[in-house]
Amino acid sequence: MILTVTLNPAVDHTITVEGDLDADVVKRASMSQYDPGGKGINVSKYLHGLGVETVATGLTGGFLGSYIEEQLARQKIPNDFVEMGGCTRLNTTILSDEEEYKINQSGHNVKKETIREVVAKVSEHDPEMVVVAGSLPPNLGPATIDRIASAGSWRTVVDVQGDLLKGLRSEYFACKPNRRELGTATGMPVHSVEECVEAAQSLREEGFEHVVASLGEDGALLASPEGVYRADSRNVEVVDTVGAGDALLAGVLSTFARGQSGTAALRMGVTVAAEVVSVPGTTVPEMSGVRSESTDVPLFTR
Ligand SMILES: Nc1ncnc2c1ncn2[C@@H]1O[C@H](COP(=O)(O)OP(=O)(O)O)[C@@H](O)[C@H]1O
Ligand SMILES: O=P(O)(O)OC[C@H]1O[C@](O)(COP(=O)(O)O)[C@@H](O)[C@@H]1O
Repeated sequence: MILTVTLNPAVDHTITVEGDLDADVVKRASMSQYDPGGKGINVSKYLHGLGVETVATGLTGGFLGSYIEEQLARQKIPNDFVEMGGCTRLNTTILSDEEEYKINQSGHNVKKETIREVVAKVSEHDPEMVVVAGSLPPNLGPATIDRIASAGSWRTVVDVQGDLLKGLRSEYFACKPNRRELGTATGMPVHSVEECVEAAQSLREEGFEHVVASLGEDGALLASPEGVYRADSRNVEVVDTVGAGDALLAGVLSTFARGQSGTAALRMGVTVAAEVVSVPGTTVPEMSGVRSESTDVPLFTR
């Protein structure tokens, strides 16, 4: 079972407006949607959609925390959160004709005992793999993630901001930086795909067995013990890119969980990500065709 840990979840509010935003002009939304979100929660949503056993844990609180739990229960996604003692965040994405604006709230400080409860909760579920994903509450740092990673015999995967990635000291099965995070974590240039390959290789030397680097429209690459592979992104009509990285990671991990190769995992990752960028917000798209579609994705060996 893959357990996801979201220490700073969010309700994602996605708003669509006609035309572009102007200061001092009231815009009427043509679409508005609320999704339970935060990176680990999204990974659980997509894993569930792919038929992989998962449980979502982490911290929730207040009316937005209750909304997340209710929605996950409605979608039959197993979840078991710890009360955080504050209110869960609201993150807003505004889609205008030309632009995508994102405002993420920072979240609230949490107490030390609360983190102890999270570590105990992770152990209780006895997962094979733990995914720690998303930003942290403001008073927490990389040591909290190392603590979760080293509290049991599970393989740990991280999808966290570049500065946090740089501060991790434990051993990790995988990390999923996007291009900016790859640059921040390594201090290396990441303008060209070749530079991203170099940076991903250097992260492997820092204790990440697999580095899945997502490069937005340029697709993704996997640096692994077997080699380095790259896949282009799929050519689809993009509605918005909220949840794209989480979808890529879920696709990759669902394939590893089935004991398949890194190359199959990368192909599946870009296929699931393409489905998710084609629907608004972090809605879980219909995924029955993704396994067969993914076999067509061309791979480049670096
Ligand atoms: N414009 C796009 N068209 C098709 N696929 C995309 C597009 N943008 C992102 N993706 C897919 O989503 C994945 C994750 O996107 P990225 O923006 O790198 O992640 P994050 O959301 O973590 O910043 C990419 O590796 C790619 O497969
Ligand atoms: O914890 P952070 O870094 O603020 O990110 C949280 C946001 O990221 C998301 O998980 C989307 O992530 P990606 O677009 O990177 O896949 C949203 O659901 C959520 O609002």
